[in-house]
Amino acid sequence: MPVPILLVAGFLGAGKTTVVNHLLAHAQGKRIAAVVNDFGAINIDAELIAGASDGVVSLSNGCICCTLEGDLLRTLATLLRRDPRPEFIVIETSGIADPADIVRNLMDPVIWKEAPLETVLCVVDATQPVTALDDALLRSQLRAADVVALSKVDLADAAACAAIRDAIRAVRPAAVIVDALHGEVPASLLFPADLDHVPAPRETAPRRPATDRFETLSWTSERPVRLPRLQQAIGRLAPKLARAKGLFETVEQPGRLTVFQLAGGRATLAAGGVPAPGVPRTRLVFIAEMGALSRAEIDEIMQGCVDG
Ligand SMILES: Nc1nc2c(ncn2[C@@H]2O[C@H](COP(=O)(O)OP(=O)(O)OP(=O)(O)O)[C@@H](O)[C@H]2O)c(=O)[nH]1
Repeated sequence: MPVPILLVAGFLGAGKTTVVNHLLAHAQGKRIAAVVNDFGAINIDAELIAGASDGVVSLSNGCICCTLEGDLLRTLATLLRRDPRPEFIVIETSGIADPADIVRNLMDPVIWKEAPLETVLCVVDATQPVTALDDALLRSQLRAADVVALSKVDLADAAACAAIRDAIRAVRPAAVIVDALHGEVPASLLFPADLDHVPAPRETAPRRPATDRFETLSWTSERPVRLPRLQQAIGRLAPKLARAKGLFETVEQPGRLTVFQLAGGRATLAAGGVPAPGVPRTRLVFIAEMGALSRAEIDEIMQGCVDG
């Protein structure tokens, strides 16, 4: 029985992990394996994904649309050898991935026979200005999509949501567009009802030249951070960041992790689990346009969060 693949794409911080988590939390007993790719050295997403009944495989330190494309195919082959086999595979791309390149790789005849690509879902942040869709990468992500999930509709007014829906339709008229409040996308749009159904191969566009537009800088520490200082540090770094996320322990709340997210200029903190042995207590990933931020600047600003 072929194992359908769902490919989840979307720009940095759009809400991909939130959609994947919602899907896994409502899997209704289906065996779903998740493959997640953060292009930085630390794969925070894998930790933020809960409830994958068939496990989470994390691919980090590269992008599965380019440097890690061989790793993706090998990972899929390994998943397909599992006994019992997963019933579905969800692949969450990094926010800088061009899904067209991944689609081309997934059409590898061996993988396609066993695990055909069923749906490409693109998550789009409803709070960003319509002009964000002029970006070549976002347009490429949209052009590959069968379904577009509009995230963060709770944070945007109706007129802004309508404008962004129109802009999405202009780029990708064939896609089904749905609102995805806190990641809620109907599973019926993503997975086939008939498991014998084999999707048709897709048209693939030629590979675009790779451009190193973003870089990730990680910062880890064995020591807990002081929360007010961390908030100040994030305030200093935020104007230069395209995205940041991570987990940390605070001096104020020892033994508990806090999840930090900075996406679309909004910073949030949420309760995480407990620190795992052998893993640094503070792990933060900063993503910025190339050259916008230096290692020395991060080290200097972040060190102040744990000192004295
Ligand atoms: N208010 C609100 N916040 C949301 C919604 N969807 C996602 N978020 C928040 O947006 C932030 C980024 O969401 P993620 O799901 O981590 O985004 P992502 O696309 O996986 O991010 P990267 O993998 O780093 O590119 C998190 O703080 C989420 O809680 C939503 O519908 N409403």
